[in-house]
Amino acid sequence: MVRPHFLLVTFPIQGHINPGLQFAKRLIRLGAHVTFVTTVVASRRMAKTPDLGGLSFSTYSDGYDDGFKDGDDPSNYMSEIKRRGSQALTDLVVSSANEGRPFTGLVYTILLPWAADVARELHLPSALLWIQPAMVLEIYYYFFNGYGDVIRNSSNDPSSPVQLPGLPLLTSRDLPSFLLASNTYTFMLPTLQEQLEALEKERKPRILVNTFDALEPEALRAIEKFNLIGIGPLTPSAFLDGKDPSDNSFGGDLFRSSKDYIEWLNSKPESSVIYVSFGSLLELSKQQMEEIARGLLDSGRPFLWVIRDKQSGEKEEEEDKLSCKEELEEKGKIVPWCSQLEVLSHPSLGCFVTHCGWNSTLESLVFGMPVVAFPHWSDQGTNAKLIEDVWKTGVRVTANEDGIVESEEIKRCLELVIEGGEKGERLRRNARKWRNLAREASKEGGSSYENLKSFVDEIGEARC
Ligand SMILES: O=c1ccn([C@@H]2O[C@H](COP(=O)(O)OP(=O)(O)O[C@H]3O[C@H](CO)[C@@H](O)[C@H](O)[C@H]3O)[C@@H](O)[C@H]2O)c(=O)[nH]1
Repeated sequence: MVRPHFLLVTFPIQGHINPGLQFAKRLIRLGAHVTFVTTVVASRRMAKTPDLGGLSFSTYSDGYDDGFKDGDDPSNYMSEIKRRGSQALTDLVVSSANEGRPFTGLVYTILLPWAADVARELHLPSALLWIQPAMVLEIYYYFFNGYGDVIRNSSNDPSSPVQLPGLPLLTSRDLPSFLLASNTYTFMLPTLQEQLEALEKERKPRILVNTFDALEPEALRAIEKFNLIGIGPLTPSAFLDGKDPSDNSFGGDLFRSSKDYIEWLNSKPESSVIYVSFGSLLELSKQQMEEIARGLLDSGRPFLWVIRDKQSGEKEEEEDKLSCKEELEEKGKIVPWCSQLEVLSHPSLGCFVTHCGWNSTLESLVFGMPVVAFPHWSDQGTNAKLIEDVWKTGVRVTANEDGIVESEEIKRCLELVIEGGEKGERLRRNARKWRNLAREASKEGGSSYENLKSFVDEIGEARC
C-alpha cells in the first residue's frame, strides 16, 4: 500500500488550528504524511510547531499578513482567503504531483468550502473535518432544508421551543447564533450555505467529526445524505490514550503563555480552584468582566482567569482596568494565556467556567471536569445545551434582560458546581463517566481509533 499523503487546511484561528494539528498527528501515527497548510499571519504567530517526522508546513498569504484589524471588512476577508487559498492549494497539489509525491487526499475544516471545490477540480478525494458537535451540523442542515424560518424567527419568542427532527426541544438560546434573526455576523450565513452546498455536490460525502460515537450516537446518524464519522476527541495523546507521553500540547499556540501559574496551582488544595477561560476570540464587555470579577471574589475560592492581551498590541487604557484589580490579584491569578490542557489536568482544579467553544467543551469531558457553561455566540449555546441537559456535566448561567450575567448568578452556579452538595456530586460523577468513555473511544480498538484507521486505509487503497 502507498503511504497516504494528506493535504490539511484549517481556518487560521486557534479553535481550528488545535484540532487540525491534532488530527495531523493522528494521521501520522497511522502511517500517513501530512502537509499542514496555514496562513502567513498564523504561522508567524505560532511560537513553535510540532516537530514530527511526516509533518510538514506550507503557508500562503490571505492578504492580511499583519492580522485582521478592527474596522477591516469580514466579507472582503472571506473572499480574499477563498481566492488566495484556492490558488495556494492548487499550486501545492500540482507541484507535489510534478515532484512525484502526489497527495492522496485533502482534508479541510469549516469555513473553507472552497477547498472541496479545489479537490473536486483536481480529482483528489476530500473530506470535511467538522470541528464542532455533530448536532450543530445537523441544525445547520435543517436550517437550509425546510426549517429556516422556524429557526430564524425563534429569537422573537425566546421561551417558545423549536422541534427539529430527532433533536431535543430547543429554544433560541440553544441554537447556533449565526442562524437567528438577531445575528449581526451577516457574512457567516453565505459561508455556511456554501459549506452545505459543497457537501451536497458529492454522493454521501464523508465528514470526519471531532466527537465520538458514545457522545452523539443519534446526531452522527441523523442526516442520511451524509456519512458522519466520529474520530474525536482530538486531544493530545498524553492526556487521552497515554500512548505518546511526548504529545502533551497541541503545538501551535498563537498566543504567548505565562510561565508561573503551575507553581501557583501547586500551592492550592485539591479540587479547589476555579479556572475561567473564554477561548481565543471572545472579547467581553467591561460591564460583563466586572460582574465576573465580583462573582469570583464573592465565591471565596481561588481562581485562575485567562484575560488575553489585546490582539492589536494596544496598551490597556486606564478605563479598561477592572475596578477590583488589586483584590483579584491577591485572591486569584490572572494570565494572558496558559496551557489549558495542563491546567485542566492539575489536581487543584475543581471547576471550569467556559464559553463552551467546542475544543474547551471536549477538553472538559476528557479531564472529567464539571463546568459553569457561559456561552456567547456561534455553536456555544448548543454546546451549553448538550453540557447541561444531555451529558449533565455542568450548569448554565442565565443572563439578565440586557444580556449581562450578573455576579450573583455566577456565584450561584459556581456554588452548585464546586460545593459538595448532591448536585455537584452528580455533575462530577457524570463528568468522570464521559472522561472514561472519551478514553475508551480513543484507544486502539476504540470507536474513534478504528473509524479513523478505516478512513486512512480507504484513502491509501484508493491510490494503490
Ligand atoms: O489560555 C488558553 C485558552 C485556550 N486554550 C486552548 O485554545 C483552544 C480554544 O478553542 P475553543 O474552546 O474551541 O474556543 P475558541 O478559540 O473560541 O474557538 C472557536 O472555534 C471553535 C471550533 O469551531 C468554536 O466551537 C468556538 O465557538 C469558536 O469561538 C482550546 O483547545 C484550549 O485548550 C489554551 O491553550 N490556553
